[in-house]
Amino acid sequence: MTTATRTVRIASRKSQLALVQTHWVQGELAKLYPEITFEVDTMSTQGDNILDVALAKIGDKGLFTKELEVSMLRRDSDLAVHSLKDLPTHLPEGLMLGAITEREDPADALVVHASFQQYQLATLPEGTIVGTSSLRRLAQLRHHYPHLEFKDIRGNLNTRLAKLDSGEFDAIVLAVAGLKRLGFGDRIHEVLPPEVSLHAVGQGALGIECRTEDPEILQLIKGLEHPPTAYRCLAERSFLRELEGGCQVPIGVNTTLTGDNLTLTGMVASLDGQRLLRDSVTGSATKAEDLGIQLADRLKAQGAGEILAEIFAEARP
Ligand SMILES: NCc1[nH]cc(CCC(=O)O)c1CC(=O)O
Repeated sequence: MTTATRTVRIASRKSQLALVQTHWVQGELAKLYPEITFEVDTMSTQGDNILDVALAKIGDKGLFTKELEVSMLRRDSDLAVHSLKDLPTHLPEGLMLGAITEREDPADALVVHASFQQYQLATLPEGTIVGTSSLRRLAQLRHHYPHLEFKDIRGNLNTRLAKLDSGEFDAIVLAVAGLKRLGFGDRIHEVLPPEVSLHAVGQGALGIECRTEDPEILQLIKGLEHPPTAYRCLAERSFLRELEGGCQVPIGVNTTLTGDNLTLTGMVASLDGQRLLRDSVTGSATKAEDLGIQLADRLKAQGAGEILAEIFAEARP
């Protein structure tokens, strides 16, 4: 008497953070569906291979997701786990965002060199060298702290922390979520409040992508969905989609959910931080995507379209 066990294959990037996240999803799925075997297939993406070019210069059209998507469309794998903020708002035909998991703290964090322990972001002296690879963080920090000096930093979390500790930077800004997931929570010197840094769309949450025509897999992964996180992230993603921005534009958000009341705050800034538009909308969580569109329309009416057009013109000569 043999029972053929069903095997479901999960596609993942190879980075340490991706593997921690994918193994968490694998473990949760295995708990929910003990009769199924969940296997992880790792692959490199374009974004993992291009390390010497500033992320902002190489665009964002699925840099960290494409290879995983091809694998699903070929049926080599059945689902893919992404940091939701790396998942474009437009997905390839035949694929969908099947589930959004419970969010870690979505805020940004300041991590400092040992010789800067006595400072907070607001007291860093003139000329302090701050590393960030994100235009969103750059524009907001320049806006609030124009006396600081900003330098691009690339590489995975370990590499970035090593560059900080070696003295190449005085401070760096990273996502709280990534630091905590990799066990570097004790390196967080200060969590940046939303007044200073609105986080990236989807930051801190995982997005699980699957084939549109695969209701069985969709139903499995829906078991990991965290509805409050999903409402918030759907509003954030709708805002970004309506602004036609990718992950490498100075667009930031914050969401709060109290009962059914969803508040979405968003901002669009110029790269020099001189112009920074910010507004909020509130409504029912069941209308999350409408809220994103409403907020995008409000910011467009204040000139967001012009700011973004300038940035795109600079990025694609
Ligand atoms: N841009 C890279 C990236 N993609 C996901 C995370 C971790 C945070 C998250 O899950 O949102 C990070 C690192 C960072 O922004 O510091």
